[in-house]
Amino acid sequence: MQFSQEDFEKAKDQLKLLEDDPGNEVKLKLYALYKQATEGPCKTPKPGMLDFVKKAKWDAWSSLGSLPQDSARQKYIELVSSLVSADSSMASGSKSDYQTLQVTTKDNITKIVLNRPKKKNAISTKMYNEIIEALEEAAKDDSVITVVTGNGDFYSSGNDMNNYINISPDDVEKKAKESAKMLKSFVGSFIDFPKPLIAVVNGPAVGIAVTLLGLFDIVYATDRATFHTPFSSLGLSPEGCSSYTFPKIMGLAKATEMLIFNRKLTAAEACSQGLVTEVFPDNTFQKEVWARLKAYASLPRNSLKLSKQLIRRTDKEKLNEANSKECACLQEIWASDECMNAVMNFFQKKSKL
Ligand SMILES: CCC/C=C/C(=O)SCCNC(=O)CCNC(=O)[C@H](O)C(C)(C)COP(=O)([O-])OP(=O)([O-])OC[C@H]1O[C@@H](n2cnc3c(N)ncnc32)[C@H](O)[C@@H]1OP(=O)([O-])[O-]
Repeated sequence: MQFSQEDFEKAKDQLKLLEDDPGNEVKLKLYALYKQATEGPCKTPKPGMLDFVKKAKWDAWSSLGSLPQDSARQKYIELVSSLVSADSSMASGSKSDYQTLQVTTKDNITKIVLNRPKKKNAISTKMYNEIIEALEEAAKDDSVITVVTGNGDFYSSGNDMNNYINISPDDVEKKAKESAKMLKSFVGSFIDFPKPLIAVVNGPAVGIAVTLLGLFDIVYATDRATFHTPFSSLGLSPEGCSSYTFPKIMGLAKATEMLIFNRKLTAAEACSQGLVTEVFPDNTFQKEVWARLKAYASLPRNSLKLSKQLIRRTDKEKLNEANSKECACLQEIWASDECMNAVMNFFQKKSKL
């Protein structure tokens, strides 16, 4: 069977989602096949005897000799595929009927992975609807906590800008109304989520992917993450209840600079302002965060659920009110010339890149 470059890229992405460590021997094999597939036979000088890691990698790559790049690519895909079938998270708990998400349940944790890495996990209409569905399922399943994270180098680039295009002028108002309705129910599913909800922010976050963080119970971020809400440069207004949660979390002055004037925060800044719970070095991020989450997920289910509900109880009415107001405001804005011009500007700038 012949595999395409797309299959190769997909295998690369799947590898990042494996939870079971395949061990050093397999990792070296994967490294060697990847290098051979992308660069051809090893021609770099042999590292010194005392440089153990580099030498082991060099040995693995050199051992492939003159294996053609196509064959290396094929072997890489086959090896990843066998690891995926053996990985307990993907083999047992995987719910595979999502197109834009990867949803698994393992060790009492339901993990919702935003899975459009090539588009920096931009949230398309399909993804909005799938997240609503995944949260509905997670609310009912027997997991203790639910985690949202991204596949690839971004957490999420926010609303998919293509959601705004191909709308005929006659349909603008109708589309604005439908989008506001969908957004209200999308944000509502975060407000109403009954169990502890945790964001594992694996890279930069933009727009609605940032504002929603105010509705999570814990936010862990890699030190590579940034937090940016460029609403005014797109002619938009804040959503995700951020008009209520951000001033409450970080104070009016900081929230205003971020939500109105597009100030981008580093992970350290977001943490010192209370939006992020804790920041981890990128090279140990996944390991440290998942070890901690596994321990949290072994705590008594009902106690965690009831405690979360008590903590959020007094805010619920205010959150629902903020959500309704924000969606009504966006419905008006979406149909305005100011917003359409800002979106057109965005696409014109992109086409000149
Ligand atoms: C809900 C209503 C309210 C609105 C809320 C919001 O979220 S407002 C906030 C809305 N969000 C924004 O304003 C963010 C807009 N995006 C950006 O500013 C930059 O893409 C970046 C900084 C996220 C990444 O820069 P980088 O140089 O590292 O990478 P790159 O640029 O090469 O991107 C790789 C590919 O991904 C694609 N893609 C990425 N994001 C989006 C998107 N949102 N949409 C669609 N596509 C997107 C990009 O086009 C490209 O596709 P291609 O050409 O390969 O087919």
